Amino acid sequence: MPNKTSKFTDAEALRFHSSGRPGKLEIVPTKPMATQRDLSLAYSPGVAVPVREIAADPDTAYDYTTKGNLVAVISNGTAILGLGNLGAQASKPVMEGKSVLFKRFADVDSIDLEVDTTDIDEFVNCVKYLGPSFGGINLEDIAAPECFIIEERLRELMDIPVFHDDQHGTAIIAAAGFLNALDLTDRDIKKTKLVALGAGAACIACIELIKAMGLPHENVTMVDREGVIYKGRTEGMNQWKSAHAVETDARTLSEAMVGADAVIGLAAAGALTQDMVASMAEKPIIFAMANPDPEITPEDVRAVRQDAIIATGRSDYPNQVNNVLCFPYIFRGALDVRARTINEEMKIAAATALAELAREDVPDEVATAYSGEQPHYGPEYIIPAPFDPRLIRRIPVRVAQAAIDSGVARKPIEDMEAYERELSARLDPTVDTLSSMFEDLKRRPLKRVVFAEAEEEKVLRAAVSFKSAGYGIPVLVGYEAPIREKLREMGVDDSQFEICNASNTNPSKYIEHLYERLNRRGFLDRDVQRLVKRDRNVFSACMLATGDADAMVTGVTRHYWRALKNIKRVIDPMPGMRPFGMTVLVTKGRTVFIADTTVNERPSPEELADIATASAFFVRLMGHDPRVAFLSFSNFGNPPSDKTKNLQEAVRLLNERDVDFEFDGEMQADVALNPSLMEMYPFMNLSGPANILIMPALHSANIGYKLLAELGGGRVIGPMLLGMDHSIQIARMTSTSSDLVVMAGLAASNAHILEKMRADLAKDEGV
Ligand SMILES: NC(=O)C1=CN([C@@H]2O[C@H](COP(=O)(O)OP(=O)(O)OC[C@H]3O[C@@H](n4cnc5c(N)ncnc54)[C@H](OP(=O)(O)O)[C@@H]3O)[C@@H](O)[C@H]2O)C=CC1
Ligand SMILES: CC(=O)C(=O)O
Ligand SMILES: [Mg+2]
Repeated sequence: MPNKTSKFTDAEALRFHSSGRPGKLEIVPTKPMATQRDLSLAYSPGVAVPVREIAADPDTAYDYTTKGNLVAVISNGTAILGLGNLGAQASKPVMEGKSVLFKRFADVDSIDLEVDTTDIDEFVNCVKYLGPSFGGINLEDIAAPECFIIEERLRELMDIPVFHDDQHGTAIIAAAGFLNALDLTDRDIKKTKLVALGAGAACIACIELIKAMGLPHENVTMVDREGVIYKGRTEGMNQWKSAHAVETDARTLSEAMVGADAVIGLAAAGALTQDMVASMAEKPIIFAMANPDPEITPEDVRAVRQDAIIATGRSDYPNQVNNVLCFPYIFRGALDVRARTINEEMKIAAATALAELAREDVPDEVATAYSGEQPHYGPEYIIPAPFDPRLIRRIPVRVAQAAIDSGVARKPIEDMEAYERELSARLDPTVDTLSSMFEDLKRRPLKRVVFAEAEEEKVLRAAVSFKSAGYGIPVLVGYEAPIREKLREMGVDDSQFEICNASNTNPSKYIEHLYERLNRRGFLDRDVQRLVKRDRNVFSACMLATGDADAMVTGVTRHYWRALKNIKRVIDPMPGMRPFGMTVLVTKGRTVFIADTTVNERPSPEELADIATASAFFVRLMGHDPRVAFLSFSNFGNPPSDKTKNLQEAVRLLNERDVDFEFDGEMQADVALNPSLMEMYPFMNLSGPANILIMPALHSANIGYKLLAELGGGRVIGPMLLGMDHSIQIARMTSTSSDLVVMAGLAASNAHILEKMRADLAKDEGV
C-alpha cells in the first residue's frame, strides 16, 4: 500500500535500499589483516590459544570474541510492523534497520537473522543453538500469541538476555510516555480509564507493564479485531487475551471509547475514527502507535480534539513513542555488565529514566537535537526525541545499575561516572551534528537552494530528496523540458518544482549586476550577457547575489576550479574572510577536518592563520573542541627547512592574536594524530590529538584527502567551500545523489549561519 503520509516516494525508498552495496549493513574487521603474522594470530595457529581459554572458561568468550557487543535481531516475519505475516525474507529490511539503529544509537554491533519457520519448536531450537555467538537476542516482529511462548521458552533456555522488542521495548517507552501524559493531564493512574486497542505482542506487554505500575485491571478495556475482550467471550481468544478480559457491556471499539481517558493503539492503520476520539473524556491521551501508519493521524485527531495529547510511532510528528528509544540503550546497559537476562527491574529502570529525562530542562548543548528549539515538558514533548544525545549517557547507566542491584550482572561496573563518560564517547559528534543540522533545516524558514546542474540525473534525484525530506526549496537550473520529463519519469509531480534558466527567467537583473562588477575588468556588456546566459554557475550565482535564492550546489559537471572561477566573478569573499575548502573525514571514533583542500595554492602565513581561525570557528559549530595542527614533513624545526617557515610564522601569528582555540606546529601527521607520539613533545600546546589539520599547501591537502577518501575507509564529507559572501557548495564530480543532499544541506545551513553573522555585524555596527 502506498504510504500517503510519508515525505518520500516508494521509488526513493527502494533506491535508498538498493543503491551502492544493497541493504544497510556491512561487516568490517577490527584487527589488522595485513601481514603473515596478523594472519597467523587471527587464524591458525594463533586462534587456537583463545579457543582453549574459552573451552576452559566460557565466560572468557566476552574477552576474546565479539560476543560481548553483539546482538542478533531475529524474526520469522509473522508480524512485520503493522503489515502482517509477510514471511521471513520480507522482514529482512526491518531487521537490518533494527541492526543499524543498534549501531547508530548505542554502538552495539548487531546482525539480523531471518528464520523461515512458523513452528514454535523449530524456531526455539534454532535460536537456542545460536546462543554462544551472541551477547543478547532481540526478537522482533513475531506475531502473538506464538511470540509469548517463544520468548518464555528461550528465556528459560538461554543464559544471555532474550528480549522481545515489540513486547518489552514498546512497553517501556509507552509506559514512560503514558506516565508523563497522566502527569500533564493531572490524572491519577488508579482512576484512569484506558482502551487497549490491539491484543497482540505489543499491546499486551504494554498493558501488563502499565498495570504493574498501578493501573487497575478493571479500568482497561482491551479490543481486538473481534471487538471488546469481555469476560465470557469465546471467539478469537487465547490465554493471554483472557487475562485481560473484563466485565463490561461494551462490545465494540466505538462503545469502549465513550468517556475513556486514554487509548493505546498497537493494532493497525486507521483502526480509530474521528467520532471515536471525539467521544473520549476531556484532555484525552491518544497513543496511535501502529507502524508505518498510525491508527489515526494527529491531523485527524486535532480536527476534533484540540485538547488531546497525541503520540505516534513515527519520527515526523511530535512525541514519537517508538521502541527505538529503548532497545539500543537497554541492550547497551545489559551488555556492559554482561547481564544474564533483562529482568523487570532493568525494564522499570529504563522506563523511569526515560520519563524523568523528558521532565528535565533541555540544556543548550542538547537543543541542537531539537532543531535549536528548547522543547519544554508538555503535551508536545512527553518523551525525549531519538536524536537526544542524553539518551546514551542516561539510560544504559540506570539499566546497568538495576542489573547489578538485582544480581544478574556477570561483571558489575565499579566506577559508574567513568562508565557514563565512556558512553558519551561512543557516538560520533559529526554524525550527530549532521543529523541535527538536517532536523534544524526542517524547522527553520526553508532556504531556496539552487541546484545548478539539474539536468544531471543524480542532481535531480538529490533535489527531489531534499525537497521531499523538507530540508529546503530546491530551485532547478537547466533546460525546462528535459528536467520536467525526467521528474515525471521518476514518478514525481513536476509542477511542484521551480525551474529557472536564461530563457524562462528575465536575466536582465543578473546581467546588470554582473556588468557593474566586471566592466572595469575588461568585460563588455555582450561578454557579460554570454556569461549569464551560457554559464549555469554564473547564472546561479547571480540568483544568490541578487537575492533570488539563498544557497547553491554545483560541481558535478565542471572541474572545481573552473566552477569556482566563474562563481568568483559574481560573488566576493565575505568581508574579512578568505575562501577556503574544508574536508571532513569521519572514521570510527574520530572526526578530522582538513583545510585548505581546494582554494589557496601556497597559503602565506597570514592565510594559514586565517584558515585555521575560520576552521576552528566552523568546527565548534559542528560540536567539537577545535585542536589545530599545522602539518609538515618536519616536527618543530627538525629537519630544518625553508619550506616550513610559513607554518612556524602562522603559529607565531596565532600566538600574537591570542585566539581561543588550541594550535601548534609544525608537525608531522602522525605526531598530530597519535597520542603516544605526541608524548615525545611534552611542550606541545595540544591537549589531545589534533582534529583540524592545516596543510602547508594545496597539493598536499588535495592529495591527502583524496588518498583518505579512496583508501581510508571512513566517510568523506565535502570539501565544503567556506568564507564566501553567499552560501555555495561545489561538490566533487564523483558525488552520489546522497552526497549531494548533504552538500545541499550544508549550503542551506551555511546560509542560516551567514544570515546570523550579518545580523550580528549589523547590530555591532548599530552600537
Ligand atoms: N511504536 C512502536 O514502537 C511499536 C509499534 N508496533 C505496532 O503495533 C502494531 C501491532 O504489532 P504487534 O503487537 O507486534 O502485532 P500482533 O500481530 O502481535 O498483534 C496485532 C493485534 O492488533 C489487533 N488488530 C489488528 N487490526 C485491528 C483492528 N482494526 N481493530 C482492532 N484490533 C486490531 C489484532 O487483533 P486479533 O488478535 O484479533 O488478530 C492483534 O491483537 C503494529 O502496527 C506495529 O507496527 C509494534 C511494536 C512497537
Ligand atoms: C517499531 C516496531 O518495532 C514495530 O512497529 O514493529
Ligand atoms: Mg517490531
